[in-house]
Amino acid sequence: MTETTARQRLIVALDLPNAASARGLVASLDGAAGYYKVGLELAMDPGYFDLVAWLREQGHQVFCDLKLHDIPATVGRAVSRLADSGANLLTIHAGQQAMLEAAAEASGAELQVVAVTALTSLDQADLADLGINTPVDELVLRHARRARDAGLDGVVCSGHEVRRVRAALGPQALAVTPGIRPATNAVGDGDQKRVMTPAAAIAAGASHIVVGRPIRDAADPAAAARAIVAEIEQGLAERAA
Ligand SMILES: O=c1ccn([C@@H]2O[C@H](COP(=O)(O)O)[C@@H](O)[C@H]2O)c(=O)[nH]1
Repeated sequence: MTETTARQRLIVALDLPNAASARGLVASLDGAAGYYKVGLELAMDPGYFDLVAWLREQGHQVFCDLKLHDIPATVGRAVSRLADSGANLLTIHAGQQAMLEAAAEASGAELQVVAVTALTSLDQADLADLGINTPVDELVLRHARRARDAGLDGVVCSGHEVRRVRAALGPQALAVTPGIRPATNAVGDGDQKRVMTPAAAIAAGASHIVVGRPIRDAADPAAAARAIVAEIEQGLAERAA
């Protein structure tokens, strides 16, 4: 099996208003990253699927963070269409089991699908507000097991739950971890509640980390991305020790 490098474990969130600015950020990163997330904001641009194709042509991997959530038949059909786009990874919400199974069945051989367990913008008080009184780490673990049982490729969770998720799902599962703040900027940006540094999340077992604003808003995005890759290397070394 080929080893996933530190650079391949960094997914840069292209949270920008249109495909043209997304291409600009990719160019400014100058090869410092090779895996890009195109999410809901970019999906409002008519050039979304051209952007996915362009990123693939450039040799990058593409994560369509569309967080699908609907009845099983609708999600299954949407996943099937998305699988034709060339994207590597897609999110769905950890909705009903039949929906997770429909997504797994429709994904085909190339597209991997992961379930969002509990958004990293939620803390226990937010969950209580939604009528959910299960401790957040137990909720995440429950959804991780449901995703595994449905045949999905893994989950999205925060760094705080990733060790337990990894233990439950085994070494091959994807554990994609947003809410990442570099060691020099480890506080949340208001909306992120369950945050962690790149090194700590990787050491705990994240397969990939997702980083948006700390790179997008940096004075030198390429230098910020390279510093995060160095933190990932540090996390991998801690994991191996
Ligand atoms: O639980 C989740 C799921 C997805 N995201 C997405 O990740 C990035 C994080 O961006 P930052 O600027 O690094 O906070 C963003 O695109 C979210 O939509 C998440 O944060 N949490």
